[in-house]
Amino acid sequence: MSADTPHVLVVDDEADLRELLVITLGRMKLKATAAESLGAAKSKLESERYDLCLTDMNLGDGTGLELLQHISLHCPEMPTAVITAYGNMETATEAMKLGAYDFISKPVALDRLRQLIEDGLGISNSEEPHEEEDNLIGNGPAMQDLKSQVRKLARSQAPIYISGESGSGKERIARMIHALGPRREKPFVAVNCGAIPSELMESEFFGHRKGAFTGAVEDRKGLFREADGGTLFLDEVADLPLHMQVKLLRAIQEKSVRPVGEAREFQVNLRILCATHKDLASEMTVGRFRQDLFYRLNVIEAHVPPLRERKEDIPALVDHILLRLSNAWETSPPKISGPALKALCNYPFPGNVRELENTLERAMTLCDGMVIETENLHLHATSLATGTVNSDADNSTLPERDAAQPLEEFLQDIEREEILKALDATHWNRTAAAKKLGMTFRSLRYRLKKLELDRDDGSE
Ligand SMILES: Nc1ncnc2c1ncn2[C@@H]1O[C@H](COP(=O)(O)OP(=O)(O)OP(=O)(O)O)[C@@H](O)[C@H]1O
Repeated sequence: MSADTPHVLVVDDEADLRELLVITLGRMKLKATAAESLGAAKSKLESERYDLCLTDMNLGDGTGLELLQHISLHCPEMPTAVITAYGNMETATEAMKLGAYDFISKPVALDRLRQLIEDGLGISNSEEPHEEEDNLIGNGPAMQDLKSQVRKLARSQAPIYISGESGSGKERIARMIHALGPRREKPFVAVNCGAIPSELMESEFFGHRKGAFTGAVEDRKGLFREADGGTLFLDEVADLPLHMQVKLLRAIQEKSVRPVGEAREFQVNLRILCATHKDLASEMTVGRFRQDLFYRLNVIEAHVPPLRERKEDIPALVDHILLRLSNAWETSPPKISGPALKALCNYPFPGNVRELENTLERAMTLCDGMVIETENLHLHATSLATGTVNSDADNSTLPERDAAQPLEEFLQDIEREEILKALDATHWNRTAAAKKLGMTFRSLRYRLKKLELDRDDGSE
């Protein structure tokens, strides 16, 4: 073995399993050293540098969790995976919170073990910024913290729940976690759970066989299998209906899916990231989100702060967006006047970075081509048009809820009214209305159906 052969530390108090692990690692042409207890592992870590550690939970004189704590203090750059008792998700979750990049349950399946080791050794441990991060604009303290968290999360296989307001950059963060991690060469598949009609969900997620139902004219793989080996990003996960939450939980637990109309199950190996602008914990409290799925998805939370809490990033974002737009329009980027930039920095941006993008796109159309002035920004009008009104002053415009009316119904009334306003303003052009509401066409169509507003007049 050469000097750069990766060196793996195996920690287990069971001699048989220890031996099996050492043999498997040797077959993978890796150097393996075994320790039979927590104390032995600590002293080995003191005297030698390892590229990876694989530890059992029971170590005789301590636990794998204690070893993880020790590692996070003394050698945080070493990827560590844990071996857990079959079905013990609680320990696996705890271990990932303490920094384990992944877990494997007993009885140890050798294929899965090899994959786990390969994933671990493929992890880049550098704390150095990566060029992918150039895609995440902003260098203020909040963004720097987030980037450093993302670098750490990228190494782990733990499911991550990305919270943050609409348009704040949750999907961008999910893409970065994928791009910096060991699965970066494999697909990143993003799905907006709120935009899929309920009756098509199962086949969208798990696929179907040709002829499984009317309209199933050919086999379909489904999103889980499309993302196999890579990452599946479930956006607006709070919008999943309860029956689908059960199926999703099962697929995640079993790591396998069964397409509609198919007798076989297919194994899948993917990392799940999810996001929603809603408060997932309170969705769970009111019974709209399953507790077991919540704990399965929300092993670690990454929060994207709203733009108004990181105003220092606005100038860099403005330059970046203007450059991107002018490249797309094949023009040279306009300048922005001092007062206009100041107005942007003082504006609360209820629609976050997406609203900033829309504001600048409109301003570029309205300005003289050379300089964007404050009046080209239409800041107040933008805030009204997005419908995402969060500032205290604006809250007073909300209608009062009748104490007897359920919250859900009340919110639907508001949703209905906003959608109708946008449809009226666009003469029922649903593409334009969706744009005005900051949602996709599919999402609007889905909501129209839900609110029974769809006029089947054949338009579009
Ligand atoms: N830090 C950033 N640097 C550059 N562009 C950004 C950044 N954050 C967000 N954006 C851009 O802003 C827009 C909205 O971001 P994104 O779709 O990631 O938000 P989101 O929080 O997932 O939104 P939603 O809740 O509506 O799904 C995208 O066009 C994205 O490219």
